Amino acid sequence: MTPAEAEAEVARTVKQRDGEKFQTIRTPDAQPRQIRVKAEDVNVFYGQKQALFNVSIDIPEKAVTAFIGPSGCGKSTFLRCINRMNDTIDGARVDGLIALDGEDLYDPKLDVVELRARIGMVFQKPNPFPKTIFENVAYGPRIHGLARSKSELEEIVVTSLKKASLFEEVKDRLYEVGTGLSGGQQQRLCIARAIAVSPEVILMDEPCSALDPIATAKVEELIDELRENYTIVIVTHSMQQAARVSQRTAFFHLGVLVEEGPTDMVFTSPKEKRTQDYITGRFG
Ligand SMILES: Nc1ncnc2c1ncn2[C@@H]1O[C@H](COP(=O)(O)OP(=O)(O)OP(=O)(O)O)[C@@H](O)[C@H]1O
Repeated sequence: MTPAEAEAEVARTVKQRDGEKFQTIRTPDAQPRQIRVKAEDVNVFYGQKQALFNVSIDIPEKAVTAFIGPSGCGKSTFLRCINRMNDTIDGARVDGLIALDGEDLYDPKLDVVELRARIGMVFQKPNPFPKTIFENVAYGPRIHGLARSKSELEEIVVTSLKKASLFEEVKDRLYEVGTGLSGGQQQRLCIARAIAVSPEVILMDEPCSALDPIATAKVEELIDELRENYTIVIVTHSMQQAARVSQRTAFFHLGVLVEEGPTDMVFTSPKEKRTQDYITGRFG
């Protein structure tokens, strides 16, 4: 790839659609994608300690953005900023701007419960509720009033399980407890639970770290399918996983976003020496 092509790859353009201006960003398949999440100069503090320093990034829709970097560099902290999960941590303070489609997510008037439905999260360790498989998926749509009848609710549950590639495996035991499933199935159940409330963005914090290689492959396959419809951000310790599932990669080090861009470029021709050193295994 020539430097000019590389530049084009990361070019941001402003386009006009339905009379509205929107920004796009390029992914390695050369398709411009609309930017959904925008962060500008985000700083995060835990008490006196600063964990993130002036992080700015654009996150596009219909693509997977991977956050990579050594342990403690702030990947999860930044992920949690995107759906205000840091609000739940005593002493955590976030400043700077984070917006979804131009809407400030830290606006005090914003309903945080609603925000967490729009920006769903899947955690490192599968954490289904100690309820039936059906209830795990039905819970969110029910509390958010997304179904007007029992049959509508059933439809949401079935569709979500199908989208999470789990339905065929559980269709005969929807009323058994979710915690009885295998780890990989539990993680796909948690993904179905996130999907059930029709999120716009799905955040995943090392979603495969507790899974064996076969379950990991299934979840990665699912992430690849989901990106057709969602904006996905994944924190991963595995550079191989970032390379397999993401279209854009952001490398964090010591609380700083060192570099971000199309995944193939970050891995094959990083701009920063620190990125190069990390991806070639010189530290981490
Ligand atoms: N709840 C918390 N209270 C205080 N400090 C925290 C808290 N969570 C994270 N930190 C600190 O913030 C920094 C960034 O941590 P974070 O968990 O975001 O990093 P990470 O890159 O996701 O690490 P890992 O890959 O090990 O999960 C670290 O120094 C960590 O000790």
